[in-house]
Amino acid sequence: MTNPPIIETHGLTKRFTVKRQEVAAVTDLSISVQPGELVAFLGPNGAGKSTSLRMLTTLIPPTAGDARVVGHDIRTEAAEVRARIGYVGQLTSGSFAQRVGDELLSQGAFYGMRRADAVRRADELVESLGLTAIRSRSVQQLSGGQKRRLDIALGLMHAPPLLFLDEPSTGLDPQSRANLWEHILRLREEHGTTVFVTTHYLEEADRYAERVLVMDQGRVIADDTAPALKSTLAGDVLTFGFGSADEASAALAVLARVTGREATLDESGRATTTVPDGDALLPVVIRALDDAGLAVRTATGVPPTLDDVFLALTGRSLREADRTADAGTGDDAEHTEPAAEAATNLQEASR
Ligand SMILES: Nc1ncnc2c1ncn2[C@@H]1O[C@H](COP(=O)(O)OP(=O)(O)OP(=O)(O)O)[C@@H](O)[C@H]1O
Repeated sequence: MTNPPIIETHGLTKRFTVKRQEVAAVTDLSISVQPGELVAFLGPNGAGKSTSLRMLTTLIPPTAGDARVVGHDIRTEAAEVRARIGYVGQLTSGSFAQRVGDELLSQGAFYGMRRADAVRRADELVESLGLTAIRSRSVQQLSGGQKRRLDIALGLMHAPPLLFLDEPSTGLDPQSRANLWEHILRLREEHGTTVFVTTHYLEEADRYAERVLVMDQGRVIADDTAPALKSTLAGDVLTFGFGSADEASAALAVLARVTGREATLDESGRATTTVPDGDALLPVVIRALDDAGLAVRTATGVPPTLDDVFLALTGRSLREADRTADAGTGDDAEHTEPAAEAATNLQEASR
């Protein structure tokens, strides 16, 4: 028997009114997440990732649709939902003068935990998030990566079964990002927490999430494991170099015949094509080119990335989509509904 989903949404929709115009931030989000899953929400700026999270964490009400989170209705049982989730928003824990250890205990007190339980829980989290050495430092002295890890610890003090992280690694250098992810994965292993995370970083979604929801313009346009998305929606790029331009041109027809895909010349004059099963096709193509009297000098097979998936789905690369969104949505001051992320996390919101 399967467990009931920890998140289940039906037609969840959020529209904002900006300068008297309606912005469809999220349209018809219908998903089901099982306990223990690590799900990444991937999409360009303005895709609707944060808005989805804010609805699921009860920070903003949906315009339409419904959702149950940890068994409770986000519209009618917001307090029950909030008590059972952790939420770490885009802003960090700021510049509190309080020490890391005390900050965690205050958080425990906020949730009504007994002091002995709070101390035990803080010990566990300090250990699993690598905060031991900085436990008695004040929050304002921490680096960006350390602050993000503290944010996550704060979000987990009351041992929620579900943790929402909104772009946890944005603004961190690559090493701190990798380090943060190591901690997130360890936490999940140790505590069995379901993690729902938004990210712009393709490599993060690819490497760490077991399920990727690709979002664009308010809609989920793909939902699967990263390998499945890549093999079904994108392909391996095979590229062949020759001694002359004539040979490269002649190779195009051979490539098209053997792979059944269109082949083109790249900017370096090499013949290239995209195929679903590159590993198996590479030697076959080389043999066919050889049989046609075309001497292959170089041959490469490059597996697809999630950006190729996004490109296949939308005709734009994620980076391009980010640029377009940045150009189009510069005017946050005109938002009619205050963004809830000023509250770093739910607990912050209630302090
Ligand atoms: N409070 C608000 N009032 C009006 N419009 C909003 C508000 N919050 C978000 N939007 C708009 O809704 C759309 C989705 O925004 P959202 O922040 O959910 O995207 P996102 O995918 O999280 O983007 P980012 O990766 O940049 O954080 C955007 O067009 C945004 O401008």
